[in-house]
Amino acid sequence: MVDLTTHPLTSPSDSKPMSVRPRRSSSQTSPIDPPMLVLRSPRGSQGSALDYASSPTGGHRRTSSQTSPHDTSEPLSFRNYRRRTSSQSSHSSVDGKEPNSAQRPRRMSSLKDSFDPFSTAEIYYGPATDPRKQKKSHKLNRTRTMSVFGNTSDSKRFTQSQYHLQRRGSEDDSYLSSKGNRRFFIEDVDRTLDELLKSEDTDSNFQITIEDTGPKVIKVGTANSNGYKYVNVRGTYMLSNLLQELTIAKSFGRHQIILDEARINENPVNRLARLIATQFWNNLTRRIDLNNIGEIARDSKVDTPGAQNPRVYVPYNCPDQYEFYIQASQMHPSLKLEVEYLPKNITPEYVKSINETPGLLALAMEEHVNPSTGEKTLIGYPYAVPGGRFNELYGWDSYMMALGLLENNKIDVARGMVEHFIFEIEHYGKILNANRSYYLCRSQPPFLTDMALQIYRKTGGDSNPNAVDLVKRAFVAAIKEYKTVWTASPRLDPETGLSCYHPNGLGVPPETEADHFDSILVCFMKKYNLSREGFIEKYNNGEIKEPALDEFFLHDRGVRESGHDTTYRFEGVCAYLATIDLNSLLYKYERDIADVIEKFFDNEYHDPLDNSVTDAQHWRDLAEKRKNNITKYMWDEETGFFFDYNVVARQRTSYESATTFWALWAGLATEEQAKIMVEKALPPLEMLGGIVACTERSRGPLSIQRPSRQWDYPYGWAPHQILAWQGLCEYGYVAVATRLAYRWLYIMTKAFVDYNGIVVEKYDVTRGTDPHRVEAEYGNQGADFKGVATEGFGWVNASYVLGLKYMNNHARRALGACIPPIPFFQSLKASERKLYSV
Ligand SMILES: OC[C@H]1O[C@H](O[C@H]2O[C@H](CO)[C@@H](O)[C@H](O)[C@H]2O)[C@H](O)[C@@H](O)[C@@H]1O
Ligand SMILES: [Ca+2]
Repeated sequence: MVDLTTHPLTSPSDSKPMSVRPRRSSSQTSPIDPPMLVLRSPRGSQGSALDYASSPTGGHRRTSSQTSPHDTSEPLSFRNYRRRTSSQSSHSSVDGKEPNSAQRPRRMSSLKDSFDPFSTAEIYYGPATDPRKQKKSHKLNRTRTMSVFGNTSDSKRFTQSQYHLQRRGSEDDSYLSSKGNRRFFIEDVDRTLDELLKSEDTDSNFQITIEDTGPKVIKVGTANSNGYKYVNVRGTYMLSNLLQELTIAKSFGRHQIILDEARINENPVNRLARLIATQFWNNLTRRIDLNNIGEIARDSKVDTPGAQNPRVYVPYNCPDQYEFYIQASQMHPSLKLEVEYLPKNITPEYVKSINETPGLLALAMEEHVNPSTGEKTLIGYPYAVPGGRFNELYGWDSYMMALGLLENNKIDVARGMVEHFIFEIEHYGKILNANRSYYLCRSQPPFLTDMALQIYRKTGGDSNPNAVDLVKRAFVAAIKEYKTVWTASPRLDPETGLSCYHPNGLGVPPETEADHFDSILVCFMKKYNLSREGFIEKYNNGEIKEPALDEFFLHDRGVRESGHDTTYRFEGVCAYLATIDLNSLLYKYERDIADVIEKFFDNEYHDPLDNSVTDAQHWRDLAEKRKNNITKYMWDEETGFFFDYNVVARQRTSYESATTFWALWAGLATEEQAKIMVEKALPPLEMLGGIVACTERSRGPLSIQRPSRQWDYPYGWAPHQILAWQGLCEYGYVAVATRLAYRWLYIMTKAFVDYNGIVVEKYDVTRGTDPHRVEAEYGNQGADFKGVATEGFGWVNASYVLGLKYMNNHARRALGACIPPIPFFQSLKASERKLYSV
């Protein structure tokens, strides 16, 4: 039967972890808890503005040099005095009753209390909150012009005091004493942005990070005083949030804003989770229509002259889609959209022949009737792209994103991606690496069965006929994919019954960065006395024949199909490896197909493809056989790893990869194997920031000839974390999963706080500072933004949402305060340590 239970920690509708008691220790607070907050020294320090000093016993002390983000640089006693007197004189009456309106300072009443400080940017910066659009009677009556001034530290300000005094009133005491309703008035968004960057973005990258050496403080007018009085905004985190909010406000065309302080000193965990749920997914979502195809077809990866115009390739038997794209190109001639049919038989030769003229591949569309005109048109199902340079629908990224999307109730997008996969299997013969022409020959790690089941569960299961319909159609497609892609030649190894990543294809992959293959090609370039481009051209068109290179690129295509592009685990050998990754996923397919045939096909599946009739037992037998072969060929009890098996050399390999945990995710390991894995395989893979892609000893030494590869040590990837957490939970190791999740969320949060809200494709999980800095291959994706990160990175967004499900309130607060894993674990009471298995 289909297992309708979900994650052992939570039910689908319950986002709170079970069996973890929320608790707030006296030593841990959120970053918005002033007593525990410290201001980092601008440079040279290892962390963020929100940092703790750890006592040897793991407790956290505030040092004398540490201040709160609202610190006004006044002696504490003076500040307390002013707070006391100001609250007595203005904000509340002595007996605690609200003052009458005549006692209150003048306020912008129309904007006063109506907006949630954490509402979406569309609302927060929409017309309703625009001071310029308020009724005349509510318009501000201001006398000064600067919303920010004094771009210097307090230590320097007296040299400019004359200038400041002409332009701004005194520090706003009433602001400091008011609670819960603190707002800034930014009179000139553009100018404030300029001044903020000029003062604080000292390395001129349009981000405010711990590497900038500015004064780390600016003055901002308060809304209470209509901007006349000011307060200081301090520290990297708040200043960078100010930069982000101003950038967003500007993008909404706003010239003036009222900004809640709560929005820029929001607990980072809440802020990141909120941004993912309300902004990042939306910005990563695509839905093809007649007007946006130019933007959606855009591709920054290939730069040939033939790639200058956007282009769409349509399957030979989709005339409606062909018409649709022709209509789009005629409606927008300036786009120069080119539309081409694909041939019925898509061969490697054909795919190579269009490498210079790449294009987007058509995806599934539905009919849409305009309610007012009755006119019919097509519209694409929505899908999410990974982000950065990856502006198309990917295979396994989509599965990982779907998990996060479902958690954030973006069900249509997850469902749309299943529709696209069904379409891809039907029209392209496989779930593609991604929907670009140069990916036509290869697939990616298969997750369709689980993806469809997750959506089925989330959308009401049996009680929803559409959910049942989708799951049935998805499984028909998955069975075809299983038979024709994964267990057919050349991917199937008949001897072991196991499968390899072994796509066909020809030539050098055009989507990689220009110098990616230099370490391999340089000797051939010398041999033929050709430039890189010259050699690649002649090699690709067959004028130069180099069997050794053919062999290299056969494996390179396998590497890219594996999703692990690239790693020394696979280089020069991938197509011959029955990997633990792929065979775990196929075991899961077999189990899922058995369950679905039993439940939805009356235990009798008639396959039009080969006229076979199979029942659940048939698929369970296949799964059992695969499990036995995996154990026989891959399991190494001594090290606790499932290793890949080289089907040509007939040898088990010894490369220690994080994908060993996929055996747990798929449920194929025994309890005993799981125990050994946790004891032996996990320790060498567990780093500061979670699970690393492979061990350092397996990766081996690096050099100029042997550069760093992004799927190797010291990098950690979201899909590895997600599958390891889930796999460990399957076997009852919830506490170990929770510990690993804390680590991963810690580095994500730390980078987010220290580096202007950054969320990247992968992290260096060995680094406490700048873990987002990855120099391997095409570098990191998600880091290249000005002012504000708007999309994060797909599967990393998902990992944050999913990882938070393991965190109780105590852990969330610790994460919000960027408490590193070891001090956090050490600070736990003995009774709580078991929640993390420490
Ligand atoms: O362009 C170089 C390679 O980029 C892709 O691989 C990486 O990004 C993908 C999207 O996030 C991800 O699925 C993959 O695991 C990453 O290594 C692409 O998939 C490769 O085929 C491509 O050559
Ligand atoms: Ca900067």
